[in-house]
Amino acid sequence: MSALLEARGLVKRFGGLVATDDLSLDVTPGECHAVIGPNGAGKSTLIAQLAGELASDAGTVRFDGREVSRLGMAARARLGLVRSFQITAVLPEFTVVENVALAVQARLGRHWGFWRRAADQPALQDPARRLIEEIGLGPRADMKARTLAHGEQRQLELAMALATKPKLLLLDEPMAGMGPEETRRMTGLLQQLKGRVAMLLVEHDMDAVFALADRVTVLVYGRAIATGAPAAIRADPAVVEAYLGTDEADAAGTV
Ligand SMILES: Nc1ncnc2c1ncn2[C@@H]1O[C@H](COP(=O)(O)OP(=O)(O)OP(=O)(O)O)[C@@H](O)[C@H]1O
Repeated sequence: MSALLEARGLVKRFGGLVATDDLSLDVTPGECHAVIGPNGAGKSTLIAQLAGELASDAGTVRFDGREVSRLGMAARARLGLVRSFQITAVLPEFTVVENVALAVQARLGRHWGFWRRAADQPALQDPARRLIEEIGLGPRADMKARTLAHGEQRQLELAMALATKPKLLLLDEPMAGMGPEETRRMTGLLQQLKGRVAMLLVEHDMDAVFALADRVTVLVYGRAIATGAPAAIRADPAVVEAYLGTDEADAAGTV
């Protein structure tokens, strides 16, 4: 199957530090491709380069058959390459449904004056409410976003990203800061989305990664040391040495 996303030879330097180093990676349509690796391996930098948030020092990104390397974040999002999480797009004083309605509005490219009035339009509210139900926030639809628990805020961000009808969602640590129950709920939600939208998932929670990913790429010092099916990655001695085998060291705070 031809790739939806093709990153080739990506490099990002911060002064003398090479955060991503000749990094190449594909995501096929509908695939959940996880990127794992130790702290500082370059995972967030890669996401920012793919989203168009950080300009690359070298390399190209093709998305859905187009070269997008020189496009900014908004232009890539319009093509369906959308980043969720670690963004502060949620408006805390707006309700859940208003926030999602505004994301629907952004997709439709409509400008109906003030945001609040725009968010009241049925053409925006109806798809917003459907998405909120789907994402499991139905009972919270008319509550202000600031009153949501942490995990629910993350669900809202996911609903807002989905409102833009992405082809590929870039997910940077969706489970960060979540307790076990919230993590399970978010994993279940992402499982529901699998196949409908492709995902590039950066996540430290290995249970979530191995439950969700079709393929896993392992980054170490900005380089991809392995890409493969989850079972092959788990069994790869170089990966175990570089990352998966570091639980004890992690617990000791040495990584
Ligand atoms: N804006 C920046 N300026 C300077 N150095 C940066 C910047 N952003 C990232 N770095 C450095 O680049 C390297 C890669 O960082 P990055 O955040 O991409 O790693 P990561 O794999 O996402 O780590 P983590 O798992 O801890 O989130 C790190 O050494 C980091 O300190």
